[in-house]
Amino acid sequence: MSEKEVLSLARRSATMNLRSKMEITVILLAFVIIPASGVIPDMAKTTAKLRRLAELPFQLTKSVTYRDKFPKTNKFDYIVVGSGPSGCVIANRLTADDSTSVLLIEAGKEDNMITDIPLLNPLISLTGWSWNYDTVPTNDTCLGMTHERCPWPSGKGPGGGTILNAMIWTRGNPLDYDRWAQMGLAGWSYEELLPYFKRSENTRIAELSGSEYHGRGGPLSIEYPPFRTRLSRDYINAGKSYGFQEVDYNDPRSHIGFGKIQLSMEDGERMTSATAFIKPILNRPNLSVTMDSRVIKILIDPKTKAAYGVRYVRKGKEYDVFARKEVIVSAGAFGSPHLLLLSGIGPARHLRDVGIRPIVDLPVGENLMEHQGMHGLTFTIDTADGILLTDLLENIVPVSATYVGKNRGVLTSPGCEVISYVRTKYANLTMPADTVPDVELLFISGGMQTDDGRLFRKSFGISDELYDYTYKPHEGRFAFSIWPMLMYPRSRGRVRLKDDNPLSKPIIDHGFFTDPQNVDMLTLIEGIKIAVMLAKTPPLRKYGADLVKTPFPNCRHIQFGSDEYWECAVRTMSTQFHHQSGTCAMGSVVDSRLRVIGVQGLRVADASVIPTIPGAHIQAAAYMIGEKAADLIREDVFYNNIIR
Ligand SMILES: Cc1cc2nc3c(=O)[nH]c(=O)nc-3n(C[C@H](O)[C@H](O)[C@H](O)COP(=O)(O)OP(=O)(O)OC[C@H]3O[C@@H](n4cnc5c(N)ncnc54)[C@H](O)[C@@H]3O)c2cc1C
Repeated sequence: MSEKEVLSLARRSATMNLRSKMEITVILLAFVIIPASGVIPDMAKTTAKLRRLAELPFQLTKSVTYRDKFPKTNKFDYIVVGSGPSGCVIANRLTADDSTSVLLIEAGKEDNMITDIPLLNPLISLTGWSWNYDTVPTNDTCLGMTHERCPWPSGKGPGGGTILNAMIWTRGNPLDYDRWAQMGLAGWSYEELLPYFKRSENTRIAELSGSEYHGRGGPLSIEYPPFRTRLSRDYINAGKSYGFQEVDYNDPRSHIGFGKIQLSMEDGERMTSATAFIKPILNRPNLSVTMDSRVIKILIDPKTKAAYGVRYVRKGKEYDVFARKEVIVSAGAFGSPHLLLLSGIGPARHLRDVGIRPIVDLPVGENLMEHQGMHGLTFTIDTADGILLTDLLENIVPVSATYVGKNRGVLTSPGCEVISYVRTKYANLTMPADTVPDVELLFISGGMQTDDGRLFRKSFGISDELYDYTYKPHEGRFAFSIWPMLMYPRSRGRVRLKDDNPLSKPIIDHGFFTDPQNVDMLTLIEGIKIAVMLAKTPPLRKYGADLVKTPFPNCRHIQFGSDEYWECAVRTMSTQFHHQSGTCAMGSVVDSRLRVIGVQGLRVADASVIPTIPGAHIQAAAYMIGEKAADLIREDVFYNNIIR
């Protein structure tokens, strides 16, 4: 961006209010200075100093502050740990009764207007708003990642994962939840859960206004993004040329097909669970909130096995706070098992191994589930379509002005524009009903190299060797990507403690492609082949769509495009969709009312309680779990009062 353009923007901003001017300043910093200087942290090398520098622009503006909500007492009816979708919903619903007091504790720091810009989602996941986990090396997966470790971002701050996620709003198939009910989990069938899904939603999509499958009037806005490339329309047309319909994939009658992306956003800006559920109720005197506060232990009486509070650390100081009724752990599928294990709830042998006295022996941390995928399918095109970083930077002034002034334009895009659901030849092995897809294909209006290797590659942890060999030669070209996602993985991983230090990161063993029948790998390869076929249809061929055929360096000895090559590609660029779930599963760690088995006064409510992963991006389920948990808690209070 030239000096002249910066001055022109500054002149124009003189007529705007202070908030808008600050936004523009920060956008310039975020888009021009940080990317141009290459300061964005590299997962492996970044020092704390560099990370602080990269986050500096983000500190400049604050849209909400929770400072005034800091607890003035140390006793509450309920303590909720974690402000992800589930935790925020619970805190909101419980404090609707003004006689009920709740303390919401969150380890991350406050968000701001920059975290709300949809297109910046890969950047946010490289900052301190993510826990920045990674996986243990396995020798046969994540081979193209730095140190053969797949990065695993996880949200940290008001909104949890919704502070940095791609906002994709999908629910999955009714059978996903009916399976839960068939496992004996009373109250968890699709029919029983649909009202909870709808309760959170305020669907603002005109063409869905008549649908009984979408909620209206809830706190969370669901929209189509205002910006879409013409490529996305032709991707839907590519699907049609194979006989797929354009569908509303959240309508269970039309799950298979191609649909425009539905997002948790309001008027082109990210809407986090905290924006939707906590910000509007900050004036409730019965709600206390503490940010930047990390819970390190659940306080449990070892004799009665009753939870009575938690210990948290804030700015180096420890605080004990007490729950008159319950502690509710909503710290996410990594945070919740981590905290339970630290508190003596988990596999007894593992706890003893790390020096923790077991209180209850439960399979906490087992059953880690994730939708595996492969993000390497980049298709270059001959036309100026899609999102190219250099193009964006050249137009930063109008782009920023359109976002700031009108909430429109490319910054309102999360990058993903269409979701498509297909059924491979292996689907019968997993989901016999022919109405259920087994692979999701995400259409992305950019390629691995369209940001010149500045963001995507870093957020996916791709090694310099792989990027430089395969993608760098294609820099400067417009492109799109299709990302296949395995919807019903059979493989399972686990989360364990590294040691008894509550501040150590947990050990994450992803377990990808460990299912003995190899169905996960076979299915994903079929998904890749379908994606490649779609790009050859006339609607996409007219852009000159051409799959990047430079092989991954470690796969170059294999014939490109063969099944063997795709297996090598999957093992090299083993990517996931950050849908970690199942680590405190219903039926084994918690009961169907989300109470931790064998402990009184303690529930877990978040994505960790999911027993089998739905064929959906997980946030909608996490909101639903929050809604359901709030009802279960209130019902149990009511019931206990009656029998007393
Ligand atoms: C990069 C990324 C992209 C994603 N994209 C999508 C998408 O497009 N669509 C979709 O549906 N899903 C997406 N997801 C997943 C989705 O955001 C999560 O499934 C969802 O947020 C899970 O909600 P949760 O309530 O279980 O927990 P989380 O959202 O993980 O929230 C847990 C909260 O607890 C806090 N916490 C943890 N430990 C402690 C502790 N000891 N003390 C205090 N606080 C603690 C964390 O900081 C966090 O704020 C994405 C996730 C990521 C990371």
